[in-house]
Amino acid sequence: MKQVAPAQSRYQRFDSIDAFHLALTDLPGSDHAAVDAAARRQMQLTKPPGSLGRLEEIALFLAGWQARERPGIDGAQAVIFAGNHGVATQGVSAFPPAVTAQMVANFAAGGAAINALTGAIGIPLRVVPLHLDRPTADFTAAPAMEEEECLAALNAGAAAVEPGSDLLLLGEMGIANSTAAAALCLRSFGGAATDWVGPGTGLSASGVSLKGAVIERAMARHAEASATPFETLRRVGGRELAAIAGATVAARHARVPVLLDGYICCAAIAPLAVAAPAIVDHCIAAHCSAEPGHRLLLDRLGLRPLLELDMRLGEGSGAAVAAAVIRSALAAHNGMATFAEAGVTSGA
Ligand SMILES: Cc1cc2ncn([C@H]3O[C@H](COP(=O)(O)O)[C@@H](O)[C@H]3O)c2cc1C
Ligand SMILES: O=C(O)c1cccnc1
Repeated sequence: MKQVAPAQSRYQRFDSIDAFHLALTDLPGSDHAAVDAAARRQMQLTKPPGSLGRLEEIALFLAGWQARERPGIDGAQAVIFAGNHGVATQGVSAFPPAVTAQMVANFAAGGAAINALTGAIGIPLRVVPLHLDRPTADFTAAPAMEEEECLAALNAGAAAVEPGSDLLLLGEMGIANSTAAAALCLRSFGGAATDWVGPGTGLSASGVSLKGAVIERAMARHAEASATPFETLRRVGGRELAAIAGATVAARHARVPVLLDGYICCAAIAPLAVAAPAIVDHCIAAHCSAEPGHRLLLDRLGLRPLLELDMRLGEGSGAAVAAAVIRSALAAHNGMATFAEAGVTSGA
């Protein structure tokens, strides 16, 4: 078996906006030899070929990104980025912005869903709060972030990627960020505001209509601006969303596979995917959330979700549940006997 040293990435930090965009034009691929070796192994395991369905695909996917025939997730990491949003003042969330910091305290105390779910599968959790005392600007009136702030958020994401990690679970916390997510999707993929807005933490139907009007105003405010990935994240995103984007790009260059959580997490990479559709190649969509725009977003990203459990929480919760499925996929791939080992007759 090939031993891989942790891949040090020259994109562990983006020195400039141009460096970030350059990183998107220069995306490495996975290791085909390792995928082929894993595929040959799958064919020899004591089961009809293909009978473990997507579990087999997962094993091959991880073999490619980890560059080894028998991949593992004993070195997985989960990271939640947290940020606050000026657009919350528009009344677009069922909860007040103070909840973001309160939940960060809850993560630290071990009391949130993500603590229970990562605890259940033994994946360490790190929480990265990004200036919670300084919400972004209300993007219906101004860009959410200054250029330096957005670059710093991208870099906070990139810095959280441990190069030796064998799977990165991404999650977010930020009251009103389902509005920023919808704005990112609308600006990235177009369509109608109503395609992308939903209840988030539990808005009523009239609250969802208001949210749609808010993101339409944001589109009008930023209509003349350039539509690069950086500008979209800066204008209608938020710090935790830019951090997820930065982490996803840095992970790619370190060849760390990424497990994306729900609608909000996936929306953070929408602006990247418009410029560089191959950005999703090292990503698995953990689940399809109940937030209505998620199915359309996954379709636009070209990702097929692993699970569909009507979850609509965020925090990386869907990623943590999906990691348990990935663990099962690898248990079968690495632990089963071959036909020769077990003395079982293989098929024609
Ligand atoms: C107690 C609580 C825990 C959460 N954990 C994640 N979210 C989720 O809800 C927020 C997005 O929804 P909206 O845009 O409607 O504010 C994000 O913080 C997301 O992670 C939570 C929300 C609440 C209230
Ligand atoms: O799917 C998500 O990411 C989501 C949905 C609702 C609220 N928070 C997160």
